Amino acid sequence: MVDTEKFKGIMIALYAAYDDEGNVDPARVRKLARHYANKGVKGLYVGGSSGEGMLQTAAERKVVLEAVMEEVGGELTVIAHVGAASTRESVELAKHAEAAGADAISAVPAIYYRLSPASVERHWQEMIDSTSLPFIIYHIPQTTGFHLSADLLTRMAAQDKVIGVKISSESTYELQQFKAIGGPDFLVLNGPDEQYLAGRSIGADGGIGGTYGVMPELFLKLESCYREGRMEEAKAWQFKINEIIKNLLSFPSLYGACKAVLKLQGVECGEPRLPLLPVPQADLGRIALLQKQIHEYTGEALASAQV
Ligand SMILES: CC(=O)N[C@H](C=O)[C@@H](O)[C@H](O)[C@H](O)CO
Ligand SMILES: CC(=O)C(=O)O
Repeated sequence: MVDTEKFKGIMIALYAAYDDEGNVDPARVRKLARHYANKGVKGLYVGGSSGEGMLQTAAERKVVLEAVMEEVGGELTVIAHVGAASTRESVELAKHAEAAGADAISAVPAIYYRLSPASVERHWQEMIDSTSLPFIIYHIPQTTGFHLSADLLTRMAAQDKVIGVKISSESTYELQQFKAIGGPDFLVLNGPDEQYLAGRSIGADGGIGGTYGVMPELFLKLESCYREGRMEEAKAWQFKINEIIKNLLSFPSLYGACKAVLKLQGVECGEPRLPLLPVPQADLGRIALLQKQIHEYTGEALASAQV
């Protein structure tokens, strides 16, 4: 049995870090990973949507994961997203993740092709069989077009190595059903950051999110309020978080906005890779205002933690 405790809590979906020419920059990756380790988060999800894994070559993805492991391996839980268009490349990345020392692998079902459940099952199975690492399914139907059925989840969850699912669909009912299928020891990790508290309340063990990275303190605060049963306070933090998310989503790309905010927080990780758009010059004033708001809320969260 895999000990799943280390996967429960706030897991940051790590942004890609590039140099000023747009090349993967291991020094910046390490700095970003360190930034989060110092904030006390549980772990990092590397090479997923936020990590732009699908926009990078396999060689680049390996460099990123190695940099993360060198910096925070053994200190934070590291989940390597190894999903790629072909099973062959996914397996190559899975084996690399094991050699690099990652705590688990994870993969989306499909990239580009509309796949049948049998196809996806085979795809995931090849990755699972290629290493001894635990596997976390990544269910994100709005980008992959693949809807994980109760039937397929039941078969997957029956395997010891399949320890959980990250669910990014917006249905909290589906989240609860996934938990019911997997059972109490099966991890369910919340995807939509806007409803972290709802996901948590209905059965999620924690979450992996793309906006946690610009406001980790707020998610840590929300999580601790939830754990301590202070639901009204937790709700108030979720609402503050949602003001920020709504604002982040008003820019040409979420990741461009997140990286521009992070830069103002002192962590440079370049612009996202096209076709993900950077923040236009004309919008930088709005980014500064957004960072000011995050800074204020973070200050409140930290102050109340000391009481
Ligand atoms: C669809 C999508 O990318 N979902 C992400 C992870 O699951 C979330 O972290 C969102 O980025 C976030 O909730 C903002 O909408
Ligand atoms: C958002 C998320 O979890 C990801 O970057 O894959």
